[in-house]
Amino acid sequence: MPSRPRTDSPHRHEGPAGPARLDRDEARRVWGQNFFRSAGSARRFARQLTGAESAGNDSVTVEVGPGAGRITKELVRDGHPIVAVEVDPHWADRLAELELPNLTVVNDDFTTWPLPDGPLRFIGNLPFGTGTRMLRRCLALGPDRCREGVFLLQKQYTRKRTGAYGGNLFNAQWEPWYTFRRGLGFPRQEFAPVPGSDTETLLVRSRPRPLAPWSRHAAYQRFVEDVFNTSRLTIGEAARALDRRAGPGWLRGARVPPGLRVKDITAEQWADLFHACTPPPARRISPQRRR
Ligand SMILES: C[S@@+](CC[C@H](N)C(=O)[O-])C[C@H]1O[C@@H](n2cnc3c(N)ncnc32)[C@H](O)[C@@H]1O
Repeated sequence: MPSRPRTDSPHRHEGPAGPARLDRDEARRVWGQNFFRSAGSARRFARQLTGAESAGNDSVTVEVGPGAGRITKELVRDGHPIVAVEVDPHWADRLAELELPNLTVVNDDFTTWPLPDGPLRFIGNLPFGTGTRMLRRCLALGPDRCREGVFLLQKQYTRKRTGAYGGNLFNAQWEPWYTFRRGLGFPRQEFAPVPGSDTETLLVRSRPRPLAPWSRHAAYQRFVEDVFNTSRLTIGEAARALDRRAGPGWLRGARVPPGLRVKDITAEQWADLFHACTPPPARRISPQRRR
């Protein structure tokens, strides 16, 4: 990782979603540019990222959408290498010109930019429009690579991700590998221009002991989706809808009461249901051992 700051433009995309130059008003709208007004608030936000030691010393920190660099300036203070990925060439250039130590500025779209190898920590005041897509991209790396995420998002969205309205498909699909907690909130007046809603930090951590193997995450997520897609209130009804004969059997195997509402199933119960419903593929016995 070069220590000199630079603007790196490995890709140029067509259209407004890529790092084309837009006029300032359009850029603010298209790329959700609501910047922290004060260094103090940016500092409080940045300090929610834990020390490198708990995320693994070998991890690289990626800042998503640094804009004018208020958060970036706080992050470079701990001397850890930072890669800041900014879609807007105007702000990527301005940030590179500051020549901050240990900073690499990349002018690219975070949703398609090829991520560095190895374990990563993510931080960003995410644009409202594409924040969910960015979050998914980080989670999809798996818990060995995505060690931590500190994301500023719309307050309602963070509340949803942290269980304020009960369980939901998104959380059930990711919670075997990650925990989601609420961090600091920042009212809309803390940003310029003022956005339409208040914000709150979503703190994501990879679980040191996942509830299911990451190698089976696709099957796990399909299973959870199938249950939600039945649109039944309780797991017992959902199980019967999915498989009339096997349903009650796997509920008993997972020791989950049939009357439990799907939205009240805990991360641990989802994992037990999955393991009871879809046991790992049987190990092949070689012809020699069969004899
Ligand atoms: C809410 S602003 C935050 C700016 C700055 N970090 C702050 O807090 O003051 C979101 C930033 O993400 C950038 N951005 C939007 N879409 C992006 C994308 N797809 N890839 C990388 N950066 C993006 C915007 O240009 C903007 O700088």
